[in-house]
Amino acid sequence: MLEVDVSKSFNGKKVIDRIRFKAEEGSFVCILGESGCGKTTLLRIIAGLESFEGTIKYRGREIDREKIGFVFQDDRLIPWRTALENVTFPLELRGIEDAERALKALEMVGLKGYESYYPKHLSGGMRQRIGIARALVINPEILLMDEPFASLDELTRAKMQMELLRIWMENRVTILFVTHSIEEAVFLADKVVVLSRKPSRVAGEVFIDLKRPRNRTDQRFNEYRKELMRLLIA
Ligand SMILES: Nc1ncnc2c1ncn2[C@@H]1O[C@H](COP(=O)(O)OP(=O)(O)OP(=O)(O)O)[C@@H](O)[C@H]1O
Repeated sequence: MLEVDVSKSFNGKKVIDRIRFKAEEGSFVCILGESGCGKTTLLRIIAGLESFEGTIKYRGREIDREKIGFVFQDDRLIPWRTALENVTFPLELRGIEDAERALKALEMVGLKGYESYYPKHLSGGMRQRIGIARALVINPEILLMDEPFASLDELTRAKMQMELLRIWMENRVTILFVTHSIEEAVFLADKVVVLSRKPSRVAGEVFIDLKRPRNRTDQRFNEYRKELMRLLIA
């Protein structure tokens, strides 16, 4: 279990006013909130990139930041490194030389054959796949994803959502996925944690009890959509 209970101020101004939630191991949790409510800050806190007040526990103990993968909104790939070299980068930082592992990660995200391509020669969706491979190559226990598909066109986005579910089912890593899209949250999540406006706290939690793959035109899908909308604008 991942247990989060954090607060955060910037220059004396409260941005996060005690966000508290739990994520079951291996579950897919979406963090839903409007723009500027502190979603990125929350992920940065969990990743150990930001100071905070409170506690974050994984399996009852302080979380090991080495076991966390991060996928950014903009892909943040290193332009002068090939796809493969981008994925080996976090291994190099840990003193591990294992191109085979990086190749496997690229294969898992469907990029076999693109190892030697540079980011500028790949589409937005492919670059995000590299970002996911780079996060997964360290075998993280927790994968933090900050609106990773926000800049993709609708069709690519839908495809990437399906791909991500496949990857998650194969790896069973715990995912915290930040989004401001209600539809994305209902499509992906086991549980949606809805954040209030700034200073943000948890406005509510909704478990999505729908079989996957989910049908966006299904009546129950729509009911979840309405429920989340109600919580968001409350
Ligand atoms: N380093 C910083 N210094 C001061 N204020 C900051 C800093 N980082 C974030 N903030 C403020 O904290 C608030 C939350 O920002 P954050 O980026 O976490 O929101 P968000 O929900 O991720 O937004 P978006 O959906 O637009 O990405 C914003 O008002 C932002 O201006």
